[in-house]
Order: sequence, then structure tokens, then C-alpha cells
Amino acid sequence: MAMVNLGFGVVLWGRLQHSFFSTSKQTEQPNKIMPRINDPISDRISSVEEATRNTFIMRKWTLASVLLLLSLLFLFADQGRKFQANAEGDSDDVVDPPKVEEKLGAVPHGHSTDSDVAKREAESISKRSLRSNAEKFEFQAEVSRLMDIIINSLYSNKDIFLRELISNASDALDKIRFLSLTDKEVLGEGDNTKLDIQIKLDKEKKILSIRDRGIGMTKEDLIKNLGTIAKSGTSAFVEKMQTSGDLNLIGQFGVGFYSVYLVADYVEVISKHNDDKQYVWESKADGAFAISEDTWNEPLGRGTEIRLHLKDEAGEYLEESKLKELVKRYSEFINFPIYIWASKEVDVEVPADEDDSSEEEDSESSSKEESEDEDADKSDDEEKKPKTKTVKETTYEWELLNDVKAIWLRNPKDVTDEEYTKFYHSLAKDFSAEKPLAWSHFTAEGDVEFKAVLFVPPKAPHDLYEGYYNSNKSNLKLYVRRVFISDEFDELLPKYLSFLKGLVDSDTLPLNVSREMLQQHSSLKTIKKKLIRKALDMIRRIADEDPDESSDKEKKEEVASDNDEKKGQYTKFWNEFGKSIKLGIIEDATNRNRLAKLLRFESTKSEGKLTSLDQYISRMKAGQKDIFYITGTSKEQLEKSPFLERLKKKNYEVIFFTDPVDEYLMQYLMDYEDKKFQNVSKEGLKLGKDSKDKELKESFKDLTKWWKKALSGDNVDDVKISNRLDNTPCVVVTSKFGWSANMERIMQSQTLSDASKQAYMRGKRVLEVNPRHPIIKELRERVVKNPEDESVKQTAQLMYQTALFESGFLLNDPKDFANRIYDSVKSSLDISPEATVEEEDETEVEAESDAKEDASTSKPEADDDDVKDEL
Ligand SMILES: Nc1ncnc2c1ncn2[C@@H]1O[C@H](COP(=O)(O)OP(=O)(O)OP(=O)(O)O)[C@@H](O)[C@H]1O
Repeated sequence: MAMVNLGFGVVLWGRLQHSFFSTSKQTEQPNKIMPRINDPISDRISSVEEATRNTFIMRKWTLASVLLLLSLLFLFADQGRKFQANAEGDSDDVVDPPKVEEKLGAVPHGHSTDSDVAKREAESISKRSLRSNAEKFEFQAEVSRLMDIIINSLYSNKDIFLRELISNASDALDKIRFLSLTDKEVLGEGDNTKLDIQIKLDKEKKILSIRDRGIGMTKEDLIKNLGTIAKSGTSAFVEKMQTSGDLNLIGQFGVGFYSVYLVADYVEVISKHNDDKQYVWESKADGAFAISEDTWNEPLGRGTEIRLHLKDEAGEYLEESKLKELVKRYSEFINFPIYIWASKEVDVEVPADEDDSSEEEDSESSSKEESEDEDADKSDDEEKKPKTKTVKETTYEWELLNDVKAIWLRNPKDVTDEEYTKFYHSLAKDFSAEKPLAWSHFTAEGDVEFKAVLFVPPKAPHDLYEGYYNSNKSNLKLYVRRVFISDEFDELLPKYLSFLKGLVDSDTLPLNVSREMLQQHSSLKTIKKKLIRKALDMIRRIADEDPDESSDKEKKEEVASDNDEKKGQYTKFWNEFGKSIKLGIIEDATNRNRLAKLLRFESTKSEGKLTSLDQYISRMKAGQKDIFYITGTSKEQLEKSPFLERLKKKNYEVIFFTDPVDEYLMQYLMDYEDKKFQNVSKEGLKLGKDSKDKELKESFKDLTKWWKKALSGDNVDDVKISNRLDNTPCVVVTSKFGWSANMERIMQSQTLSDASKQAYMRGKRVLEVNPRHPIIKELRERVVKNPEDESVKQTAQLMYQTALFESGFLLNDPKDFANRIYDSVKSSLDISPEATVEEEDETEVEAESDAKEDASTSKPEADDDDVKDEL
């Protein structure tokens, strides 16, 4: 009977016990239950329901108290009764496992009573609306849209919510640990100093909770962080969802928290920050959230507890095994201990009831009969012992799920590729199926000691170049002696390498100084220098190991056979991050040559593939001094450019630069391996000496001089004989240090470009004529015959404008150009230049419109007749 009472008391106690993460002792519990009755959740029910429920709770409370008292008396009397608890005392060690709670919070199935069921139903009804006395807020519109998408999502991998919550908890723990470096007080004392993450589930109420003792959130933080301030990633993610529907990337957009609505339809965030009281944020993802001061839950001390009221179809997240598997899969590299409140079957010695004792006695007596020689003293002793029996009992204890040994402290030889890949996924919050393109794990020794792991991600983030020059984006995490300091330290890597992910852990940097002081530390320069070198080596290695990159065919096949998965990796890298390498060439003079080696482009000889400067040099013609390139909007357009005519004919290779950044790039990249770069649309192109050059120049002198004069109003600096043309009569080239035609176009298309600067930077224009072209030859004849011939002047002007157009310039006066073309068409059709456009006959037009009006006014009458007829 005593056992029945104990069981029932414990069951009721468990039902009423509300606080989820209590680590306090059992004797403190009753005080914490009273506020539960005043829980504002009860405000949500109608008054009739409320009255019924309160009476019911009070009755149950009284009954429970009586039973509990009986149970406790029994417990105290039973010295042999043990809980499967971690009996260790409080310790300041932050990685101590949390103390084991008694099994009160978890009630085994099968113990429910009708009244319990009724209570749960009341609670589940009440949770359908937010606390009525709470302050209500509307989500920012984009956040609301995002939540809408998530809660209605059919996305099958709902598991992701757990890793997002654990990652947030870990971030919050990192923040408090960082603050504690300069102010120990912030950690508080006792359990508050334990920096860990705890997962707990309540099968009955279908609640899954994740608690951390991190920095917590003030009321203002809750309002801002969880709803009212949309981050730049919010709309980007909403957009992405509409096209791809892949929720897996949510963490990369900085909106991971909202993934809770994949599995829950109601969520409470209970949070306590050192600077504020404890608050509860709650929302059903229906456009609004509520915040109230928390006077009913157990005080958290510090940190955040997220309670997910799971949707009916998300029952699998109430299985310990599922949660353990998820933590292992996604959160293996979290640097704080993650515990789960795990159940365990244990054998417990309990007092045997009367029936059991008599059974025992019977068996004892029979055994006595069987062995008559037994020692009489011994049997006397046994009879004095209290009668007990062994039963199976479910107990609960905190089970550690992860190994917190940092991967970067291990010897690289002992870390597998799979472990690096998993580490990258967790570090970069990139849980796509793709592997990082490369990684580098190294230790730097000497004056400045540090360990680092760098990764090249498989894909560029959506906002890689957004606010490139204004924002401080660094994707490296800085640790000092294993303590996370910051991931916003842009002093660690230059901007152009901000696409790399990874971390640096330094033993040389001081721990207990402010972030600002750390930013000034002289060691940072050395760290940065070494990181850049290692990063560039790592990128070069992607190319070295890629069989597609090798120009040596035999070697290509040899490398390909044992390195199949590296094939095409550098092209992949280039397509994702090529622009960053170009920005590096612009920004980093020290490493310009190293970066230039990583440059890839297409050329007249690359056959649709990417090629490098080294490969270009290996193909240079004997006697070729310069590296030729051309800039424009597309390869297809450039391939037809008149500037390439003779170069192609003479078998010179020309690089195509089609990215707007290339124009800037080539202002900084002047030479490579002692070879100068030559833009083939600019002055100064040398293709070896032609013995006829001088002769030609002389014989066209009359034409070039005359033409220069005729174009004096058009900003043309000179008219020269061209060495780059084959089929085209003339082109317009620019001076060496001015903008190319392509650059002029880029600058004109920029909204905020300065017109006066444009005029200043515009390159001087030179008209180059093809002395072998029949039009040019004919023009020369005509000019020599009559330099004042108006039609020759008109033709020369039209030729110049056409050359401008073909050379890639935007025409200042397109109407003038069009008129000249029409004049030329007239002449080719033998139409008199004086022929004018026929005048329109005004009276005819007027008469026609009058007739139309009459028709429209007379129509309704006809309609009327129709209607009448129908009637
Ligand atoms: N457990 C927590 N403790 C303290 N603050 C938190 C916690 N969880 C969330 N937050 C706050 O809410 C914000 C929003 O979280 P959310 O997960 O949506 O984005 P994030 O953490 O910034 O980015 P990510 O999704 O990449 O983790 C966080 O930036 C943080 O300020």
C-alpha cells in the first residue's frame, strides 16, 4: 500500500512539477508550484473553464500534498532507497555535468488519470492564444513572411531546427565567456558558472526545451532580435525560398531561430540577462508575438530556455534517441558540453510488501529444510534483515552528448577528411551536401604562435560583395587560448579573402583585454601576414591538384586517374570567387604576383576553357614581348572585334576580359613575369616591324592630315595608319593611360558618376585607318583630287562615327549618325539629296476623324433599336 501511495504521489508531483530545468533540491519544489497556479496561461481560458480548472487544481493540489507528504515520510524512513543521481557537490568547473534531477519532471506513461488528461487538455486549449496580459508586438513584415513560409513548409528535413538552436545557445555562451574574461562577476556563482547546454523533453506535454546559461536577452533584445528588426538576410532568404525551397541554408542567412516553426506551432523563449528581469517571449507565428515579465517559471539565473510546443506530426522529436542522433550529426563541434535529460532503467531495492515477505519466508523455510546442516547463527541474522526486493525503475540523468575537444588542437594527421568536412559545416553553418573546396590546418610557431584552420567554401554566400568597401565582414573566428573572442575581427584577413571560413586560436594574444585593445595588438599583423600566405597556398593547391589545370597532356591523364574528385575544382573555385582574386590584385600590392598566378580567363586560344597567365606565356610567339588583352561586355562580342583582326591572322593570343572589374584590375596589373600588358584597343600596339610601315605612312599623309582637320570638332587627337586591321576600314583607339571605350561605358552607366571627371579621364581618341582597305584608298584619291568636296567630308564623318560605334564607344549624338546613314542610303538609291518627306493632308485627317465621331455618336441609337427589337 505504501508503494502505491508513493507511486501515485510521485506521479502527481510530476504532473504538477512545472519547472523544466530545475537543478535545485527536491525539498525546494513545493514553493515553486504555487506560482504555477497563477500562471498567466490560465488567463487565456474562458471564465467558466477557469473556475472549473482552478477548483480542480486546488483539489488536486490538496490531494497531491497529502500524498506527497506520505511519500516523503516513506522516503526518509527508507535508508536503502537511492536515486540514480550524480551526488557530486557544486563545483566551479564550467564543464561539470549538471546535477541530476530526481525523476519528478518525467512521468512514465500509463500513470495518467482522467483528471490529468483533463488538465492537459485545458492547457493545450489555453496555449492556442497568447497570454492576455502580455505586451503584444507585430513581427516586421519580412520576418512575418519568413515565418509563414516556415510554418507552412512541406520541407522534409525538419531536423535542422535543433542545430540552429544549439548554435544560438553556443553563441550566447561564447558571449558570456568573453565578457567574463574582463569581469568574472558576470558569470555569477554556483550553477550559473556552468557554461553548458541542456536538452530536455516532456512527452506528456509534447514540449522540447533547449536551455543555455549564455548571455541571455533583455526585454529589448527579445523584441529586436526575435521579430522586429529584419536582418539583411531575411528578405534574401525569403527570395531564395521562393526559388529553391531549401531551408537547409537558413543558418547562413542569419535567421536560424525561426526554423523552430518547422516543428512547433507555439514557442516560448524564456530569457534572463544580467541587466534585466526574466522575460517570456511567445508566439504562434501568426504575425504577432507577446512579451511578459516572467513571474511563474523557475528563475533561470542567467541564459535562455526555448520551449517548443511541438506540432502533432513532430512527435519524433520527443524521442531521446532521435535527439541524440541529431546532436551527434550536427553539433559535434560545439565547444560547450551538450547534455540531454536521459532516461535509464535501473534495478532498485525496495521494501517487499507483505505478500512478497511471506513468499520469501516460504522459500527460506523450504531451503532450510533442504540443507539441514546450515549454520543456525547465519539464518538468525537473515531473519533480522529488512525484507526487500529488486524492481526495475526508470530514472533520469544528464547524459553528455559531445566531445568538446577542439579539432584545431589535434594533430592534422589524426583528423580525417570527413571530420574536416563536418567541422566546416558546423563552423560555416553551411549544411549543404557539398564539401569545402580546400582546407588548411596549420600551426604557426616563432614570435607569434597560433593554430588555424582555413576553408574555401564550395559556394560564395549571397551577399559576398554587398557593401564590400563599407562593411567589416570577416568569417574567421578568433580564439585566444581556446576562448572565443570574436568573429568580427577584420584585422585577421584582408577584405578580398573574406570569403574564407575558419578560425585562429592564438596563445600569444592577451586574454584579459578589451576587444579594442586586442585590435591594436602588434601580433595581429604577423598573424594576418601568415594567414594570407597560407590562404593563397591553399588556393594554389586547388589548381595544382586539378587535372583540368595541367597543360601537359600526359601529366593531365596521370593526375586524373588518381585524383578524379579534384577534376574541375579550380574552375568551380574561379566561378565562385574569381572576383575576389581580382580585387586582391587591385588591393594587395605585396601579394600581387602571387594572386596574378591564380588569375583565370578565356582567350582567343583557350577553346572555351579557362587559362592562366603562365599558360599564356608558355604559348607566346617567339619575339612577342607583350601580353595582349581586350576588354568588353562579352566574349562573343569581343571575338568579332576589329581590334583582333591582324593579331588573330598573325597567330597572337589575346585575353578576353569581360567582367567590369577587369578594367580596374588592368589598371593595377601592369606586368607579369617581365611581360607588359597591352590592351589591343589602345595606342601603342607593336606587332614587330613591317618594312612597308614608313612607306605607307608617307603615301597616306594627305588623307590622314586632311581627316584630322575634318574631325577637329570631334575631340579626335590624331589620325594614323593602323597596324591592327585586316578587313575593317578604320577603328578608334584610345590613348594608353585614358579610359578604354569599355571603361567609358562602365563609368557612364554608374548612377553616381561625375560628368566632369568623366571628361577628364576619357582617353584621347585616335582614328586608325587601314591602308589596304578599298574605301580608305578611294577616300585618299578623292581627297587628293578635291579636299573641299562636301560629299567626301560627309563620308569621312560617317566613317568616323561608324568606327566609333564598332570600337565600342557610345555615340554622343545618335540622331546625327542616323541622318548620315539615311543620306547615304538616299545616294545609293539615287534619290536626290533635296528630296523631302511628303506633307500629310490635314483636311483629310480632320474629315476622317469627324466621320469617326459621327459613327460613334450614332451607335447607341442603333443599340437602342437592337434592344427594343429584342424586347
Ligand atoms: N539562446 C540565445 N541566447 C541569446 N540570444 C539568442 C539566443 N537565440 C537567439 N538569440 C538572439 O536572437 C538573434 C536571432 O537568432 P537567429 O538564429 O535567427 O540568427 P543568428 O543567430 O544571428 O544567425 P544564425 O541563424 O546564423 O544562427 C541572434 O542573433 C541572437 O541575438
